[in-house]
Amino acid sequence: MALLSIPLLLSAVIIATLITYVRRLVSKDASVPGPRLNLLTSLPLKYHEFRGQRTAYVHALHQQYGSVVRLAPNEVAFASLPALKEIYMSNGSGYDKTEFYHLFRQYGTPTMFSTLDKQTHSRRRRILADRYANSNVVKEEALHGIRERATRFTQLATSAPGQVLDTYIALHSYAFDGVTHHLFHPHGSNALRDAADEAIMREVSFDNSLVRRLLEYYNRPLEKVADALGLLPPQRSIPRAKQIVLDAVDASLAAADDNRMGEGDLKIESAPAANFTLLARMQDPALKLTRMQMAAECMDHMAAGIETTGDVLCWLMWQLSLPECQAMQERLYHELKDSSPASYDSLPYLQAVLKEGLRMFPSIPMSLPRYVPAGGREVDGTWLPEGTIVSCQPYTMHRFDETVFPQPDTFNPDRWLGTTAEVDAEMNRRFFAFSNGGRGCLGRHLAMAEMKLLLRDVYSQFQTVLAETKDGKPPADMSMSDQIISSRPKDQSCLLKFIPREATKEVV
Ligand code: HEM
Repeated sequence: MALLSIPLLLSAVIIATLITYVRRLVSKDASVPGPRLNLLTSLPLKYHEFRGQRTAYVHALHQQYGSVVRLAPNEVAFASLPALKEIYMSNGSGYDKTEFYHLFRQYGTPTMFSTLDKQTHSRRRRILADRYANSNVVKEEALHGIRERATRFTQLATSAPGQVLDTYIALHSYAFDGVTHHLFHPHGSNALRDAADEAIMREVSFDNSLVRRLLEYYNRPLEKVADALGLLPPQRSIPRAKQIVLDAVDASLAAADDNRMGEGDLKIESAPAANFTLLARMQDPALKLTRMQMAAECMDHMAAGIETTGDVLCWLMWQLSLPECQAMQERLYHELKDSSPASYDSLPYLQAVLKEGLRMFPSIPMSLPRYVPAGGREVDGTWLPEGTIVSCQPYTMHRFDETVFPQPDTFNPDRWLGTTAEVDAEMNRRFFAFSNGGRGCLGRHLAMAEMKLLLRDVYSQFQTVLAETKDGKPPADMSMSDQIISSRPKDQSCLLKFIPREATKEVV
């Protein structure tokens, strides 16, 4: 009986699979361009994701098939302006996020970033947005902390042996210190000077859980089996990072209670978070946020602020350090050397260099997945049923239309200068490094301020070049290694030599 039922079962599975395939082949959206196999299975996409090469795979498909391409039976990618507007900006914040974002819950608690539906998300965003408005970011107390950290970075470069600095590490420490300053000063980190705080940054940045987390998303039971068989790298474990956030929240909550009872003292460890910080905003009793909600939100923004800012700066400084970009450094130096720290936001060449860095090396280069809403939608002329996962990826948006971005793989800050207003507008509309619409990057003003202040301090005082290695090999592999949503330089190391400007005449 049992033997009879096995062939029966197998036949039933085969027939059901065939029916599914035939349905897909005759479905209304079957004509979306792309490899035929992708209409039947998501395996090719997953293969590239698990190897950390999703961005490059999707980009290659766009180059082969055009601005709309089938990634999987239920997933389609776009590389056009009308699609970007529809998916991310229609009705303010575009289509809803997919369950992929549940991977970003912190302490098991949902955050603004990991919230899927628009209503819940926009309530939280309305509360937090003013802390990231440019008017708050440029407040003296807020900016002072960032400037101080930029100075620490250049001091580190000056004191490094042979003035060769692992810029990847130092920039991630800078980003960590900068973002925690904005989240909960005076309880922010000091990773540029303190090895214990640097270890926290390393815990977050050297995470190696891509495969495990992808399995968790796609197939929880399989993850459990693979785990039991010892086939997976260790769980993502960031205990010290979690602790620094909880400590800050607890210290600030306790200080607020003491103040209410008239028992406040002036010690830093028991001071409330400064007014300009995110934590101070969340502590408003009217908002009724719990301790864990505050911690989860801070943890999320901390993670968002370390990798992104650190990686963009690292790629950009690497690029500028190449021999062919030395003339750009020279131009930057001449713009910066006589500028005041206050003018960091109004320097045209600095702006162009940074924008070009973000165009070529967006630290979140890959698809930002969203669901087609109920009833289905036509996206840039392609009709898709509800529940289809759609996306654009910054890496491709910044390269695909070569009439707007000629020679897209060439680093050329000048493309942002001296063009016509029309070309400028076309480039800006496609600029997607911070995403767009109501779910776009909340921290972009903070990130821009951090990056400009750092670049200003470095390139007004130093020339940077690639550090020489003993065997004459390139000092680091800077190719993209995709993680869950961000990408990082493969080697997670970037050795640059910092030559003080007064010494450059002898060295160059
Ligand atoms: C170069 C630096 C940065 C880049 C390229 C960047 C990029 C992005 C992108 C592309 C998104 C949208 C992601 C998606 O929809 O899946 C995003 C969202 C977000 N970013 Fe950034 N980011 C940067 C720095 C920061 C910093 C410094 C912070 C804050 C401390 C921050 C906080 C956030 C938050 C809270 C969201 C979620 C917004 C929401 O869901 O409404 N980011 N960022």
